[in-house]
Amino acid sequence: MRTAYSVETVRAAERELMARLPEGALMQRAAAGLAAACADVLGRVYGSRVVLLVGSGDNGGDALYAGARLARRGAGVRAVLLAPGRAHAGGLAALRRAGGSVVSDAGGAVGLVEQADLVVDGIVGIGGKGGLREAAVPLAEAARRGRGVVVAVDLPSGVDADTGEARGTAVRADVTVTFGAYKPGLLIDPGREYAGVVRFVDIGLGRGLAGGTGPAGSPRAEALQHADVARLLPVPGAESDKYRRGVVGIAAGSARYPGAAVLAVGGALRGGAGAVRYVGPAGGAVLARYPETLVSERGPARAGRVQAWVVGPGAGDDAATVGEVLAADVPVLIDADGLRLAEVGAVRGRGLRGVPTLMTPHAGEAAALLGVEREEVESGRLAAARELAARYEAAVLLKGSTTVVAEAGGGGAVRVNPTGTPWLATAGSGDVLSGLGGSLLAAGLSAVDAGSVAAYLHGLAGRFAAEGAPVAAEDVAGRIAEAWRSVVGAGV
Ligand SMILES: NC(=O)C1=CN([C@@H]2O[C@H](COP(=O)(O)OP(=O)(O)OC[C@H]3O[C@@H](n4cnc5c(N)ncnc54)[C@H](O)[C@@H]3O)[C@@H](O)[C@H]2O)[C@@H](O)CC1
Ligand SMILES: Nc1ncnc2c1ncn2[C@@H]1O[C@H](COP(=O)(O)OP(=O)(O)O)[C@@H](O)[C@H]1O
Ligand SMILES: [K+]
Repeated sequence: MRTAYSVETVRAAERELMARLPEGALMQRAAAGLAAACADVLGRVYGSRVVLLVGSGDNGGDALYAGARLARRGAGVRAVLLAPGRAHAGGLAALRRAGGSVVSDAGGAVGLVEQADLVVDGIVGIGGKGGLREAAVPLAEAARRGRGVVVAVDLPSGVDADTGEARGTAVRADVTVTFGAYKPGLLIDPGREYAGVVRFVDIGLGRGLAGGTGPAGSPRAEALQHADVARLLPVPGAESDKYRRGVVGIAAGSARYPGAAVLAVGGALRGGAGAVRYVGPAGGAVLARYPETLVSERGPARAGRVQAWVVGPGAGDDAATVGEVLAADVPVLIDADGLRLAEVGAVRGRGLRGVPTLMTPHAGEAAALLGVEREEVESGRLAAARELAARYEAAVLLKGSTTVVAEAGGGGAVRVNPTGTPWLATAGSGDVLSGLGGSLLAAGLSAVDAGSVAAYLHGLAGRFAAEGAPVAAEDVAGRIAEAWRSVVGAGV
């Protein structure tokens, strides 16, 4: 599991550690890790041209000390000071001693940045507020157009460490070298995209973070990795039969949108449940594509036992079916039209009785439920998911460029999905995801685990299906088994 901590928590852990170490020791650890990463991306340090973008804080200090290390190894290092009177004094002296030079006219440094082999972004780190200041914007743009590699110190300047928001221009890094702990902004778009490849440097904060108490001390965000997903995937044992593996009910589709039912069933069949039961008006279309489906003509309440329901994809205005499903005492995944038709009280009541519900809106649906503009959800995905999870007392999976999953009530760490591709933004791929998630719920995963594992597999399947070209939702469903195999690491 990759865990990310808030700025407040990281600062507290740093304070605790600094109190026990000689002055400056922590920055030296950071600078050593940063210089090593820079040397790796340069390949050959001797004779290379390195430009440091240096702000007024400790982030700039890290860059200066790392620059000094590179200069001692023969690089030509020039530091562009964005706030000349306030740059880190010790770092500046170290750079000069090592033979590096200083450029105080930031405005005149654009050409230097464009020509550098390596640009080190030490403008701001976790102390950054708002977007990049005006003076830094032309330099960030030059770094982006330039020929060199861009390495961001701790996080790309201009990205909000806690949310991943980028107001205005932000530095676009090829590599980000982050210290002590991941920050949520490195896992969530757009920050994740600005960060490039993230390299973690351990500066010894572990104890401070683990020892933290209360919400400030616990991780704010976490991202599953292959091994975590492999542990969560349901695997049938010798004693299993189709009912013990779990039956998932799909109440989806309408005369107008039969395809949503087919796609949701397609996702569900690949998700680990032993059987898929379908109720709704698209039974013919479902059977034509998936003859293994158990199709019922009756409503959800009389269709036979299931261990979880999926309701909503392509459901049109069928509020009665949504109400019937929500009355069931098994886990329910609510998607698409179902989100609009589900009464807050009915969903909350389930949560308060301890019956899991997982809601899977995209940003537009989440905005409608919250009564805000879509942009507000897009720019604050963590907060929006938490808010919905609190209002509905249900787990919430918010789809989009970074899919996030908040637990019922909205507390705890939000799961951030690390897989996926923008090619998944294709009609019907959300229906596949809902079927897959429902199947995992029926197989016994908790709402948060089912949602985050479904998003993980769906994202991988999307990448396998796309390989750089457009995909249809059916293609994504067809590659789920391959995604599953790649996670468990065996071809069996
Ligand atoms: N505290 C520690 O123990 C360690 C901190 N480290 C580094 O220190 C960084 C944090 O340092 P600071 O607390 O000094 O903060 P930063 O260096 O991130 O930024 C603070 C400075 O930037 C200015 N600033 C704020 N927003 C700005 C903006 N939008 N544009 C331009 N300037 C802006 C502020 O006026 C302030 O002077 C971390 O990100 C990390 O790189 C590392 O050396 C590891 C150890
Ligand atoms: N820019 C993007 N990058 C990655 N994944 C995306 C992006 N946009 C959408 N997706 C994913 O594509 C799927 C689309 O689902 P949804 O919006 O419900 O569409 P539909 O209702 O047509 O099925 C979701 O899994 C979502 O996370
Ligand atoms: K930075």
